[in-house]
Amino acid sequence: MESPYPDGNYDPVLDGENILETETDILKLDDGNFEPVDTEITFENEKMDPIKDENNSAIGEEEQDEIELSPGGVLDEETIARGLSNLGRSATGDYQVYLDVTIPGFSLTDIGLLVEYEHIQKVEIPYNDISDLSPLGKLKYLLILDASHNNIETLLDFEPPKNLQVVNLSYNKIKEMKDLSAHKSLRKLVLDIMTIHWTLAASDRRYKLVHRTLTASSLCYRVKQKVIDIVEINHIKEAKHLRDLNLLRNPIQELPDYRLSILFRIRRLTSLDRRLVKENEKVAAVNMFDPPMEVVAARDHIMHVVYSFLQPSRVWDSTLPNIETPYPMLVLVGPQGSGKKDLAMKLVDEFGDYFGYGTSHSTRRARPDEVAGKDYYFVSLEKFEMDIKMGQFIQTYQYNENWYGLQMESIETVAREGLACVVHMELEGVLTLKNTYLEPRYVLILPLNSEDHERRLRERGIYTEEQIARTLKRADMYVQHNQEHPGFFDMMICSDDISEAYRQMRRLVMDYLGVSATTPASTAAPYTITDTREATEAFQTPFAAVPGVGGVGSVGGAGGPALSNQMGARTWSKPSIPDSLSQRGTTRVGSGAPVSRGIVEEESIKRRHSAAKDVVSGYVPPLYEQLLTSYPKTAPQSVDQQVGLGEDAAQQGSEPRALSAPLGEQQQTTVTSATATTTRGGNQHQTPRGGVGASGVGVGTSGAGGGTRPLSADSSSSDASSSTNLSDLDSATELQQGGKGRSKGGGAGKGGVGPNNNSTTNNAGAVGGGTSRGLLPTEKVNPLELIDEQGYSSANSRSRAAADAAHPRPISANRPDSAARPGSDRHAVLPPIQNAA
Ligand SMILES: Nc1ncnc2c1ncn2[C@@H]1O[C@H](COP(=O)(O)OP(=O)(O)OP(=O)(O)O)[C@@H](O)[C@H]1O
Repeated sequence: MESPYPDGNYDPVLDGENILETETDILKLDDGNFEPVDTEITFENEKMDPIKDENNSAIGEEEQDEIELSPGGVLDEETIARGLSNLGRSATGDYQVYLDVTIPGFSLTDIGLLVEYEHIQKVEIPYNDISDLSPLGKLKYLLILDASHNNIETLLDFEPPKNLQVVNLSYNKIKEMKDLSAHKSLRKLVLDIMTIHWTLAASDRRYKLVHRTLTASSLCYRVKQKVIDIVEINHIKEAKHLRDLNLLRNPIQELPDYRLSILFRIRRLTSLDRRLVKENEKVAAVNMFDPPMEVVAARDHIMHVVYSFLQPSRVWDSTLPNIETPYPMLVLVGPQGSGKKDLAMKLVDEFGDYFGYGTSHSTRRARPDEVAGKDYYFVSLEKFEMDIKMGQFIQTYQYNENWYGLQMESIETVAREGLACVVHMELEGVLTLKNTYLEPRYVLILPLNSEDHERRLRERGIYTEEQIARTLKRADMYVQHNQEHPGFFDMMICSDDISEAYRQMRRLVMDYLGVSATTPASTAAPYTITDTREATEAFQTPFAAVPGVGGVGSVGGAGGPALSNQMGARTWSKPSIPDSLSQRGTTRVGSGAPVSRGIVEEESIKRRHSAAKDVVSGYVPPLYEQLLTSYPKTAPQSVDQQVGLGEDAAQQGSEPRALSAPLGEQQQTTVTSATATTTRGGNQHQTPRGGVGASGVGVGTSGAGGGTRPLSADSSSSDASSSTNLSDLDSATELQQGGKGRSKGGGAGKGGVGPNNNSTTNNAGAVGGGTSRGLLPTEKVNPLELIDEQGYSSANSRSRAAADAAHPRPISANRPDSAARPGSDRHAVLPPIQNAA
């Protein structure tokens, strides 16, 4: 290569673009403000002293010109001596040394001698024939290197000097990019090609890197050449100071989610493809490729809400919460093998009059000892997916390759019996559940000792090593989550002994129910249960002959202090039940002591009587009634409010709280135009169609109505009933396939009367707009589609539907009591069921 500086007088100014800037603090001596020190200058190496160097002083200028410098391309001392400049202190501060060396255009091939000048901080050796830079690895104080216009084939192929910050390797023969992570201080790498004569075949030229510095602290690349695969980005992602990356006109741009992929891999970028990187893009990138649990749960929730919108009207009235009392539900949370399932089963066995087991669905195979329909509803993946699309689930979660999910129907089945529901699940399931209107109590069940936990898992003999390791890791995750989210769980039971764990939970539940073996009104201890037998006896019921109707052993210990949970966030306090109510369900245990029945039991008894009468009279409910199950509005009070007829409650003397009733006046007004009324056995059943503003359920149902077909206000009950699952599935499918539903069904639908009309319209419209492709959990949702108002493309309205679902408007904006109970400020809270009386 012909050097423009044949005489060796390298002039960086002439070198235009290749000027290396010295904008580092470390190079302050270079800034012209250097003041000579008034001390004797000592040179570490005499050769470095141009005055004492006899060779130098002895040789006159003419003579010097005659000397052949660096013969054969091997760098010699004379050449180095001529190239030294910038007198300063060594990095250690001990010596005065020359800090820079500039040796351009000497056809150098061997720069080995440089190792002897270890204090050099800046090396400029452009326009030579150097292919080996390894000696530079010995220059531990090297800050700046210009080795442009040489024969270097491998990028930075030398031991990384710790502080090397700026490198110019333009006009070399570098073929490949490589991992630069070892060069930790590198902040500027110049790899200009410009008019360089690339001798490589085009196919070999995977990278031609051109550099333009945008900011002093950035290392940036402009890649001109073909970068096809995202993995190639891994080569550059380790560059610590990389801030600006330009991959414009690369085929990689065609990859799906290209921009987010890059931003996820190189999170330090401030600019990509000449566009500044925004914060929300970074968040979206993480949410797409490594979403936090909360995001996964939110998506899960969105999906189920959207699919439930597409289904015909269905009022889950047994689980509708009262204003102050959500449907009572207990969720046992914990890692696999913590015993939560056994605890749930045991609880249901013992307190069958209070609790029913909410059976989840699972795609895993049933084990020999498991009963289908009891342990799980074991279903195929196809069925599971179909149920998702039918809007049946309220949450789903994939664990160890299998899918698990809780259907609303499972909870409702228990609720219809007048029972509180017990379920167990992993943490992720809880995160989804927390997005719903249900407000269960969450009990964390944790193994105390990880060795015992591991042993238990192994003893089961059904888990692989990998699964065991994962479960143990997740146990730690539970601990961490508990620590980082105080109040997330209502209670924690930590034990390796299942009997002990059950004992603890039993005590907790008894308090929850307001029932105890004795009623220590004045004692400080919350319970006097000493052994389980004692408590069990207390629960024996005189109504054992009445199927499913349990008696309550003794009066709730209202005088005893409630058992506060370990997190201190909520208490399992006993309720105050009005006096009149307390009288209503009072009965007697064998001993003759007055006891009471809970409201839940009362309702359960009523329903059973009614059902029994129906059976006896041969009454078979019509199809629509089965579909639109609308039982008397029981909405059982939280169990912590149903019993506990202690002194406190008696003293209240207030009216019974609204329990179960047909819709009250206010609600009737709001649902009039969208309500089909059927009568059965003297009970008036309100079967709201197309959206019930008052109940809030209509938000979902009206979405379905709007999207699938118009349900006129005066739809007869039979008309409403003919809206079978299948026909609606067809409609829903249409919607999913292209949003025909909007025109067919009239967009916003007919429902949504009442205060939530707007939200109904929005939701319906969004859903009607079409979920252009399925929203199954296996699919990834690009979160950016959800924020189209931020200026990102949002081609399909699925995102809008999802966004609407993600941020549901309050069901009743004008409800004055929207913050009446915990959680109501976070979730849309359903209005109360009015008292029948
Ligand atoms: N609907 C659900 N959502 C989320 N997780 C669930 C759900 N149903 C069950 N799980 C949890 O999934 C995990 C795997 O369930 P599986 O029944 O296979 O567990 P297991 O091996 O029997 O262990 P365990 O005794 O802890 O239940 C369990 O921790 C279980 O609690």
